[in-house]
Amino acid sequence: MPNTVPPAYTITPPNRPLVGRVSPPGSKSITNRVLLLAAMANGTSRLTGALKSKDTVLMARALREMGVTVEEPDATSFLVTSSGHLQAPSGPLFLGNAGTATRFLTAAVATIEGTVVVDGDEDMRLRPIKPLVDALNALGIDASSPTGCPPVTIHGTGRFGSGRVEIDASLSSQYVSALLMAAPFGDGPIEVALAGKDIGARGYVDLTLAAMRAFGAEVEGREDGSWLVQPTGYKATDFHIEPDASAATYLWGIEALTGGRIDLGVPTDAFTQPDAAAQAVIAQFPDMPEIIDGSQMQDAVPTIAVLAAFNNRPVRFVGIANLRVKETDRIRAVANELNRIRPGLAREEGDDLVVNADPALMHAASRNTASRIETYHDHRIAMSFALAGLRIGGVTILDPACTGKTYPDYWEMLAGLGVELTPTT
Ligand SMILES: O=C(O)C1=C[C@@H](OP(=O)(O)O)[C@@H](O)[C@H](O)C1
Ligand SMILES: C=C(OP(=O)(O)O)C(=O)O
Repeated sequence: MPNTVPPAYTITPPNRPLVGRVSPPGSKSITNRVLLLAAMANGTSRLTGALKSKDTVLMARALREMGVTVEEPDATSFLVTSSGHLQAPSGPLFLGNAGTATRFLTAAVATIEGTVVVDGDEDMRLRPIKPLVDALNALGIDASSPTGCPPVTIHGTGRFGSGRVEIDASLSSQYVSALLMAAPFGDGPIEVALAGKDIGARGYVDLTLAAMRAFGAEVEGREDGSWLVQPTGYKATDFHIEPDASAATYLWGIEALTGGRIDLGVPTDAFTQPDAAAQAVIAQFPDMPEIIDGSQMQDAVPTIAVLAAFNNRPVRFVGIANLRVKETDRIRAVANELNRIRPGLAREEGDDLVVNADPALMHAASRNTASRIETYHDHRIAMSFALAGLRIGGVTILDPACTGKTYPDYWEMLAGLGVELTPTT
């Protein structure tokens, strides 16, 4: 393996079951939640099992820019020391294409007395944030995003408002998590309610509640589906972060496609993240169901969609409209790239993705047609299409470095299992 990631990797199908022990990296979702909560707690919090990747490095850097001390005693720990209040940074916060960091901080910086600009890269600047800005406005906070996407300018007064606020979370559950995590800084109790019923994967809100409670917040889910948060602030604490369930889906995919066995070092039922539900679907490969509802395991959909290309029957993915506003339009990206592997393999139907299974692809290792997979700056497109290369000859993944968003060691992991990766241009 070269030290720097090349412009592309061509994958040689291993033609044998892949077996080994692989610990997935720490959860991105939980790492970015507890980094923020520790930064809003007075004292020192030790976070272990953490993910160190582009998304969490951007979060940690933004917190440092707001006066928080974030030390890194080892490769999987953060030591966060804070006064309990974020301070105004001297310039805009740049958060790349980290949805969690961008959304969570947009609400959190409203607790600062001063002006903060929350911004991201060109892809993040296409990802909607208006529903969150509208909810902040409803709490009396002066926030604006002229395009409805980042950058967002927040003129904080140090007060987070109080009372009931409704939020449209149909595009992203992260808006709800963002409001909830800032709400302990309210002038009084804050009730967060959904405008409408739709919310992406609800399990991410449960992750938020669990993390908030660990840092001393009082938050209760109410019968009408809203959440009530008391104005307690946070208390510093030590927190162990579980492995990333979305990262685990690639390992389950490797097992399914190669008939192998990978010891993740953690039982599936120990995960609290929504994507762990993908394991039960992947376990049915090559007889995965004809209709798969991806709404509660959204980040696992690209993984399962690539597996579906090898399934014994076609698969329609429903409940995935949100995938159009992730790092890229994942419905389009997956359809495009499956069709690059074999024309007619997938199609979009409205916001559904239909994958026309072709079990013969399980025997395409000696194929020498080149499939150069575009990855659209999207780690999950790169990681899921690499799975196709385990069975099909000629698969080349462009811009493999994009996995650094959540899984910097992805290619080392594959090589460690014995997969031959040839650096190409
Ligand atoms: O809260 C979280 O940690 C996440 C929520 C999901 O996003 P949306 O809520 O935008 O669907 C998920 O896709 C993302 O990777 C992480
Ligand atoms: C959608 C994702 O990330 P985020 O929204 O946190 O940028 C993801 O990791 O698949």
